Amino acid sequence: MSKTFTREEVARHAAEDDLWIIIDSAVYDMSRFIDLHPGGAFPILELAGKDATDAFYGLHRQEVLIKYNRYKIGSIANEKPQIELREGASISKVPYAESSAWMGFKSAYFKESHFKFRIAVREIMSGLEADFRELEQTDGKPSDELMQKLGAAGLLACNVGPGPHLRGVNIPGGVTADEFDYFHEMIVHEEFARVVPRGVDDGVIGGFVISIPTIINFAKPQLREKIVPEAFSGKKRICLAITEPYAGSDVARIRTTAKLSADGSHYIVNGVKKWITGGRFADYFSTAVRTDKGLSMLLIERGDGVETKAIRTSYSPSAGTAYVTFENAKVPVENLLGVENQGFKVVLSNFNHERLVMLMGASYAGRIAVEECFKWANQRKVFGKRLIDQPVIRNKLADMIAQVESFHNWLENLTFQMNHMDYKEQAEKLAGPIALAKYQSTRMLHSVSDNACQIFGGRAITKTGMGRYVEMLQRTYKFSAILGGSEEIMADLGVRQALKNFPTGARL
Ligand code: HEM
Repeated sequence: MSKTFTREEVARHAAEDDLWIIIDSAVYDMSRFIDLHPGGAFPILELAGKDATDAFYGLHRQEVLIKYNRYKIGSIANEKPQIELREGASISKVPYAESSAWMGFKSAYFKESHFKFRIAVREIMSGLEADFRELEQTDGKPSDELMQKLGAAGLLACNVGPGPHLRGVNIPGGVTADEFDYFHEMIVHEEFARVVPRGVDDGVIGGFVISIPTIINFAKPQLREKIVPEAFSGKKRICLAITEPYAGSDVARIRTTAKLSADGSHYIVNGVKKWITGGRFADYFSTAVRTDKGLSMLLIERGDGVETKAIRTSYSPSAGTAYVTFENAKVPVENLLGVENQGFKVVLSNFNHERLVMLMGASYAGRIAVEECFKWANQRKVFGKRLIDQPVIRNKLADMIAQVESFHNWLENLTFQMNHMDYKEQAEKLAGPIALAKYQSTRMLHSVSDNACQIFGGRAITKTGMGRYVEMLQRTYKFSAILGGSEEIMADLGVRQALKNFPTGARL
């Protein structure tokens, strides 16, 4: 049993070389830590022998206490902690921190298997949180070990929607391939967003999610049977190489060429690609090229004639964003994806899913900001009151909650449509609404991030400590407003799609 002390006993340890403090009824001996304390000795000296709970929580996240638990020497007799130390995998009790089905509200969409699934995924992801965070600090290449852990847990395969590709996959929570639907996939992306910094997420799964469907749906069986298991197990990495320095979102202007060799056995590829997510780490590039009569897609393996260079972005080195050059790269004709000169079909085929994935991550990114701000506003005291006691802060929080909840409810509806439409109907009916939702997702994040920054003040631009999530969000959300179709193109596409069905006779 841990030792107990009275408050009077603690008060007697108030010297620099014998310094105890109380945080939420636990007693810490700071004597050896005071010179190491990142905040300096002064703030702790002021509280020597006293209760430092409010001061501590005004400046630190609770994970600091967990990390430095070794300085805890006991607790105050007959007192119980008032602050819940949240376990990594638990469901948050903070209002709006989870989607409504997890906050005790009725749901038309989520069933038992989704609840089991979330808990299982959250447990796996929480166990890897420290690895993901470390990646953000380094040059960002996810280790083979980390990728293979995700693969073994079934989490890579679960990132690309329901379908026959899930047969034989060990899906978390005992969910079967037949049960798995787009709401399970939503949960995966939410749980990634919860613990994986945005840039790291792109380096780990971003390139994979947008490229592996081109193999699943368009590779010849022999190629598919080799590449898909390698990618699902995390042994090999794959990315999508479409954008070029001069082409941007305008896929029709791609200049990378693929010329068939005289013996017809391979293509010779020449050209450059820019902003290729995960390209720096990739073994395979699902690549858009110009063939003699149009656009084609080729799977190109890293090797002679393929070079990648890091592009320094403001949002994160760990996204593996690359400039890729192909110089007389030899690609076997068997690596053609789909039909020659009909590559547009391959490129377009995954747009709805790719954008849906971005919406799922964005929705949850906004939700985490709500949780961070709610907690911070509750524990931070300024001008003698909590931040939350200021009407202006409550107003900002209200704006954030309303934006996140309304967006998420639209997303649940779209996800439901995905579950109940075949591919053809999805393509016909959902391209417009998903494009508009993508536009809205980053407008929502723009506003949520702006409010969160104002609530967190200077901490919103500090990479460590209290505001680290809000700092990461404001540094990264803009990326989602550009990638996968810029806001402007998405908004325009949404309205043009709607116009196609505009009744000719409609008048005011
Ligand atoms: C168990 C006791 C404590 C531990 C383990 C601890 C540890 C830490 C750590 C790790 C940081 C750096 C956090 C960051 O990255 O921003 C920090 C910062 C700081 N700490 Fe502590 N601390 C403790 C108690 C206290 C107390 C009682 C005070 C008194 C007010 C205090 C005042 C500060 C200040 C002023 C900073 C700088 C915060 C900032 O830059 O915003 N600490 N502390």
